[in-house]
Parts: sequence; structure tokens; C-alpha cells
Amino acid sequence: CALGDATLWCRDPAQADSLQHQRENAAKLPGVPLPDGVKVTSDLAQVNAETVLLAIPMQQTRPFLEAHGECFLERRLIACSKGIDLDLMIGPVGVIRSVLPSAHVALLTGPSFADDIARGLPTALTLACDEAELGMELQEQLSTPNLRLYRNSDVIGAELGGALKNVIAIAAGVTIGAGLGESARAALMARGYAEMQRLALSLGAQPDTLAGLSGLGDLILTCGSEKSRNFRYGMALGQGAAFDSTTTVEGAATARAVAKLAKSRSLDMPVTRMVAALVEGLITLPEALAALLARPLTDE
Ligand SMILES: NC(=O)C1=CN([C@@H]2O[C@H](COP(=O)(O)OP(=O)(O)OC[C@H]3O[C@@H](n4cnc5c(N)ncnc54)[C@H](OP(=O)(O)O)[C@@H]3O)[C@@H](O)[C@H]2O)C=CC1
Ligand SMILES: O=C(CO)COP(=O)(O)O
Repeated sequence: CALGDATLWCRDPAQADSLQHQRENAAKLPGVPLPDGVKVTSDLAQVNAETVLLAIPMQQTRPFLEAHGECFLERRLIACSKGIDLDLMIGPVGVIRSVLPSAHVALLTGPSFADDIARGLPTALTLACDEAELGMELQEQLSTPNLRLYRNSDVIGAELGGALKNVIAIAAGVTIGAGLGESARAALMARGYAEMQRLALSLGAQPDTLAGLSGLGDLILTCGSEKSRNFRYGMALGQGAAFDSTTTVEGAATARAVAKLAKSRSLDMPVTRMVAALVEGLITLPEALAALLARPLTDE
């Protein structure tokens, strides 16, 4: 197929039909025309490309693959979601491998709002793959003049960076929403990053990966922008306001998964613990704040 040709699958036939003919996703990416080379379908049998990007929210990825996995045999699968499966306690690449053990899998992650990429703004991402040759091929295939992909063989580190930053983004949003100030947000980001490293290193990640695009890079983006749904969700929590429950907020489930993981590994992750408790409605914001500030003074 020609460079730029792609098939976009979505589960709703009416939506596929509208996208194919209107050439715009007015609800999610208004004003961004679909490139001419993109064909939209709701029929998975029409998806016959060798390289498939899976961009389904984390908790839906496993059920989706269990139902449709046979359509993806012999393909190169690139996970695009950020999170931890609440049942298996692993990230998207792990989930794909658990359902399709012989799949060739990579992960695309890092700081990028879909809207920025769709508008062709300059963006840099991590392409994580533990098969060296495949990683190089995918890097070439998916990079564009405005989208620079950096290769990384540390898949677990890249998965965890993308998953964990969403939890800290919720905390940052809470801080701003509750009017606690930008100094408090910076403190939470730095202490949150320490928690990200603590868990990721204990699960075998490389420290450099966490310091790269998929960890620190995405943390900075998501904790600093109201374009982030995790940040906006945190703001609503901080303001005591309602939040649209149909919006994808990966950090909410991930906070619960990470709090459990941390407990089982005896890791101290107080910011994550508070986010998980707030998300589950187990504590109030004043209680969370008091608990964080009352912790014994310690080394950095
Ligand atoms: N948006 C962004 O800027 C970025 C998102 N990501 C990550 O990508 C992942 C997806 O996010 P995003 O696309 O923004 O989320 P959205 O909620 O905007 O879209 C999710 C898409 O997945 C589809 N979907 C949901 N459940 C299923 C299912 N069970 N079977 C088939 N399709 C399903 C939805 O279909 P339907 O419309 O029919 O509900 C929708 O098309 C997340 O993990 C997110 O963290 C990563 C980087 C940037
Ligand atoms: O992961 C993202 C940016 O890199 C998107 O963030 P949100 O899911 O919080 O909108």
C-alpha cells in the first residue's frame, strides 16, 4: 500500500459509515480532516495490514483481544494504551502477549495529545520493542517529518511510565482544582515521579527509561495541561464537581491497580495510595491532604 494508507476500524457501524463519508470525527477531533489514504470500516475482516495499532482503553483491551484475537494472528501489534489491567496487573504489551503468546508486539507511548499529532504539530514518542529488528522497522515505518520516534528495548519501563504518570496527573489536577497552588503541584509531581521510579525499578524497568519521553516527558505534559483528561478529572475531584463518566480516565483504574501492587511489594507510594482512595471515595480531600502532610519527615 502507498505511504500513509491505513484502515481505521471502529466497532460502531454507524460511526464507521459517518467517518468514511464525512471524513472528520466531529466529536473528538473537530476540524481535522481524515487523510485521503485512510479507509474506515467496522468490519475487522477488512483490517488486513501487517502492522496494527491497538488504541483501545486499557481495561477493554483484554476482553477485545479475547473476542477478536484470531483476527490478529501473524500481525505486528503496537499497543497504544496507557494503564495496568486490573485483573492481570500488567500493562498493554503484557496483556497482548497473555492472549496472543506468539504475537510480535511493540508499544507506542510518550507525551502526545491526539489533537496535536492530528494537526501535525512536532511530537516525539517512544517506540518500545524487545525485538531489535522489529523495533527498527517500526521506527522507520511510523516516524514522519513531524513525529520523531525514539527506540527503546525496555518495554516494561515504557509501559509503566505511561501508566503511572496518569495517576500523578490526577493528583496534580486535584491540587489545582482544590486551589492548593502551583508549588504544591510541583511537589506532587516530583514526589510522584519518585514513586513511579520506586515501583518501576522494583518491576525490572531501567531508570533511564523513566527519565525519558515515556515517563518524565509524559508526566510533564499530563500534569501541566487541561487538555489531559486525567488532569481534568483530578481538577473535578479537587473542586468537588461532577465529571463525565463516559470520558476515558486511565489513571483512575491504574491508581487502584498500582496501590495494590505497591502493597503486595511493600513499597511506600503515598501519593498513589491517596489518589486510589480518593477515586474510590474512601477518603475526603481534607483527609488525604492531612495524611500526606502528617507523614514523618524523611530523606529525599
Ligand atoms: N487521546 C490521547 O491524546 C492519547 C491517548 N492515549 C491512550 O490511548 C488509549 C485510548 O485513548 P483514546 O483513544 O483517547 O480514548 P477514547 O475514549 O477517546 O477512545 C477510545 C476508543 O476505543 C473504542 N473502544 C472502547 N472500548 C472498546 C471495545 N471494548 N471494543 C472496541 N473498541 C472499543 C471506543 O469506541 P466507541 O467510540 O465506540 O466507544 C473509542 O473509539 C488510552 O489508553 C489512552 O491513554 C495515549 C496517548 C494520547
Ligand atoms: O497520554 C496522554 C498524553 O500523552 C493523554 O492524556 P489523557 O489521557 O490524560 O488525556
